[in-house]
Amino acid sequence: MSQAAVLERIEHWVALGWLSRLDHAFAGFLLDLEPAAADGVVWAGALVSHQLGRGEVYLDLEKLGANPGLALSIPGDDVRCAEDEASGRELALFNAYTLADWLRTLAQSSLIAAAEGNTPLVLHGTRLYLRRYWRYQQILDSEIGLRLRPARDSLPASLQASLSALFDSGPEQPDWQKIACVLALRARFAIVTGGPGTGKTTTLTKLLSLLIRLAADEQQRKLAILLAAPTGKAAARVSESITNALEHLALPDDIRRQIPKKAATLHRLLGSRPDSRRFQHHRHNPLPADIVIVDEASMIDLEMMAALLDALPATAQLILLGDKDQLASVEAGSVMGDLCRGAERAAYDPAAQQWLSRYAGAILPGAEAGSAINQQTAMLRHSHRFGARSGIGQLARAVNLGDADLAQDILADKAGYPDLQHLLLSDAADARLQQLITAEAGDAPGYGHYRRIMRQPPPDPADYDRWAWEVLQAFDRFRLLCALRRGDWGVEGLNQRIEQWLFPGKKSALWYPGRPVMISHNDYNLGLMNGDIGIALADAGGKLRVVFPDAENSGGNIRWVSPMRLPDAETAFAMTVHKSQGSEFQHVALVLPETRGPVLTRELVYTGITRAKAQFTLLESRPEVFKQAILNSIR
Ligand SMILES: Nc1ncnc2c1ncn2[C@@H]1O[C@H](COP(=O)(O)OP(=O)(O)OP(=O)(O)O)[C@@H](O)[C@H]1O
Repeated sequence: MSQAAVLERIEHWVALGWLSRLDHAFAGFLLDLEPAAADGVVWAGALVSHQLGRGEVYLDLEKLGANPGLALSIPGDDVRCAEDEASGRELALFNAYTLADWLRTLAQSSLIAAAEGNTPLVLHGTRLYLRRYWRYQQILDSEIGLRLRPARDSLPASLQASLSALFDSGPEQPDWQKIACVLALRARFAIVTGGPGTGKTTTLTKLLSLLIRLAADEQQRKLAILLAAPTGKAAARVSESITNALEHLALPDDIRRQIPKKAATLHRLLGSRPDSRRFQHHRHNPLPADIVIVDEASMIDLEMMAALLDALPATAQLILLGDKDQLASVEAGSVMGDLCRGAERAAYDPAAQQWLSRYAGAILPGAEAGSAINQQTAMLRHSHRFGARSGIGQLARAVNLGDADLAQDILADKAGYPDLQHLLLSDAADARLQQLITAEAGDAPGYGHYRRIMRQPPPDPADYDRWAWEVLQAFDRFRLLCALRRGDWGVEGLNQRIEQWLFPGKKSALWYPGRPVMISHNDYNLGLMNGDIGIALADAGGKLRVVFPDAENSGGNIRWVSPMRLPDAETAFAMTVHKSQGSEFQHVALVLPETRGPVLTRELVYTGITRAKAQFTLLESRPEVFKQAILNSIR
């Protein structure tokens, strides 16, 4: 094919909605660099770019050779290529390429190298990367790899006594929280994964007390410990959880004082710079830390994880906490999911088993040894928040197991689980939806609750900050989560309807008192981050402003920002499940679309359900969609 013909065919795929403009532009860029590039090279470039857009860090040539439609998720999960003749014919373009053909074609191009260099693409085995992402992966592999080596071969007797004091032999056997601590004392990298309420923060607090003691005993020094989370909301939550956990723990004052109570966002920790991808901290200006802890690690994409590892001093320990079963970040790279692969098997090798038996008293059933990362990973399995009678807990478990029938039975068992509700809606204007959204009181409040509080400003202007904080808190009691952005059952359609239900008199004004908004990109000048939520309120002088909780602050501090400075803010009654990660709400209503599609997955439903603390409502417009979503797993 001529150059023009390749680009034309790629253009056709863009017109079909299979590839993006960016993929096409990247193919054009490769041809500019190497005008004689083989068609396969140009296509491979466009497909690497396409995969990145889908959150995949590389193009897997083996999978591409075996089943292009599946490897590329083209034309989309709901119309499998075999079922669609035209799609099948287009994809047959790749029938000519076996894995060996791909590898041979790519190896001949000057645009592709196997390792160091400055080619735009890197071929590593059967994986084709954009160089930037290949570098991130290198940083990840080397920085984690060096921290996986055991840092010590024994623990002092005094520490063993502290371990026994922290973990009395309770009913949870084996005690995964103790196992997590003991593993993290062995090397400078550790992962603690677990569902909601399994005790990740409690475990972290105990672990920090042990690490602080160890440093005092072994090195007679204090540790510099930094605590972070991917978003402001998640940082505020972890700060709150640590403070709560500390209240339940008997610790000497000097140790308690050294445990950090405040988390920063990762951006702030690394020192983000306006208009730059680079951070102030990197390998030549590392973080001043002995230990860095990141909570809600499932939200970290590959680029951010590489930036964090690059900024970590070689001697520092990294501890990641999170729920491996949650949705990954929308950006490329499901780092936590990948690092935790096999974690449920507790696949410890003989050395790790011996360490665990010696210091955690844990004799684990023999499993075939897993990866080096598995040796430093502990999965907490018992939810202390959701007991056996919690519908939310049972439903989340069934969804996570992929047991769609059980999940449906749990939802249907209304008498058994008062914390669950299931509504099959007739259409987008169903009165039951309006009722749910506008509910003011009860166990399952809707947005009527915050609307009532926002309509009662205090008489004294000095109380306006407190009132604004209460409005923000009240708004956070309920959230409507969607799988999609577009359509009647997507964020955009629902936001419009909810505005009409809650504020029917607002006419067409964009800004009105009570409008909740979400920030859609990081604004370093305002100190607002992508995903931050504020509410428009009339201030004490009667002027409309938008009130935000202070970043990373859970203590009631707020600030007022002019709406003029927020031109891109989006209404936030309904938000995507992706955007809700790192937040929890008293009552969550999850609305599923009418048709299944690639975004509707088990991980999305699980993430939606586990945002609910006390009440969960599933809203469906067609009954099978929930079931199909559970059967559709990303992994
Ligand atoms: N071993 C335990 N025994 C009894 N209660 C526990 C234990 N571990 C944790 N809890 C309690 O369970 C609740 C949740 O614990 P924690 O906040 O540590 O969990 P988490 O996994 O961090 O939760 P989240 O889902 O909010 O991240 C807390 O009330 C805590 O006191």
